[in-house]
Amino acid sequence: MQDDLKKLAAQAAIPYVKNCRILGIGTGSTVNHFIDLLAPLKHQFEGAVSSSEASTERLLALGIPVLDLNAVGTLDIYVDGADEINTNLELIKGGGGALTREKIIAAASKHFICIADHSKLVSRLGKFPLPVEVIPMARSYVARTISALGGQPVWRENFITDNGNVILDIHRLDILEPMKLENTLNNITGVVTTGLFANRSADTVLLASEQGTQTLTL
Ligand SMILES: O=C(CO)[C@H](O)[C@H](O)COP(=O)(O)O
Repeated sequence: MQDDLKKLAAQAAIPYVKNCRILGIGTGSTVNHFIDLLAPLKHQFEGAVSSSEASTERLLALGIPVLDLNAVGTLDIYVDGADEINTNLELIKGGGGALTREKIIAAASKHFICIADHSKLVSRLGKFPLPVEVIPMARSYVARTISALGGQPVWRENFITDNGNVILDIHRLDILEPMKLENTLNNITGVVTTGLFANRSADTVLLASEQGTQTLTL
C-alpha cells in the first residue's frame, strides 16, 4: 500500500537526523510520517523550521519546538516529499500548496533529503500539473501569460496558501528543460514561486518500494 511505502521512506530519513541541530520540515502525508517518527528523538536536536501551518501544528502537538527561519542560521537538513522526481533529482512539488515556504527552506538548508514512494519517480517531469503560487490580483494575467507559453493553467479554487495567495496548476507541460522553465515562470510578474525545484534540486532521494528503500544521489 502506498502509505506504507511513504512511511518506509520516512523511516529511511531518520538516520540523517543524527548530529543535526536544526531541521527543516516539509509538508504532506510522507512528511507527516517523518514528523511522527521524529517525536521520540526530539531531545537530540534544538528544533525545526516548518514549511506550513499544517506541519507546524503537527510538530507542536508532538512537543517539537518550531523555530523562525530568521532566528536561525543555515539548516542542517531539510526533509520533504515530492509529487514527481526525475533522475536528475529535480522535482515537482506543491501538491499540498506549500511550495513557497518549502522552496525557501530548501534554499536555506545544507542537505535536501526528499522522501517518497517509487510511484513519484518519472522519466520526464510534467504529468503532475505544475503548481504556481500567484499574487491574487495577478491570477488572470499570469494565467494568460502561461497559456501563451503552451501550458494550461487551472485555478485551484477555494484554496488560499499560508501566504494568502492563490495557486494555478499548470497542465499539459512536457518539461524538457526544468531549470529554464523554472526561470521563465519565476520571471512572470505576479508569480511568487513555481513548484519546479530544478535550480535547487534534492541532494538525496530516499525512494521506497516493496523491495526496500533505494538511495538516489547525483
Ligand atoms: O510538495 C508538497 C506539498 O506542498 C508535498 O511534498 C507533495 O505534495 C507530496 O505530498 P505527499 O507526501 O502527501 O505525497
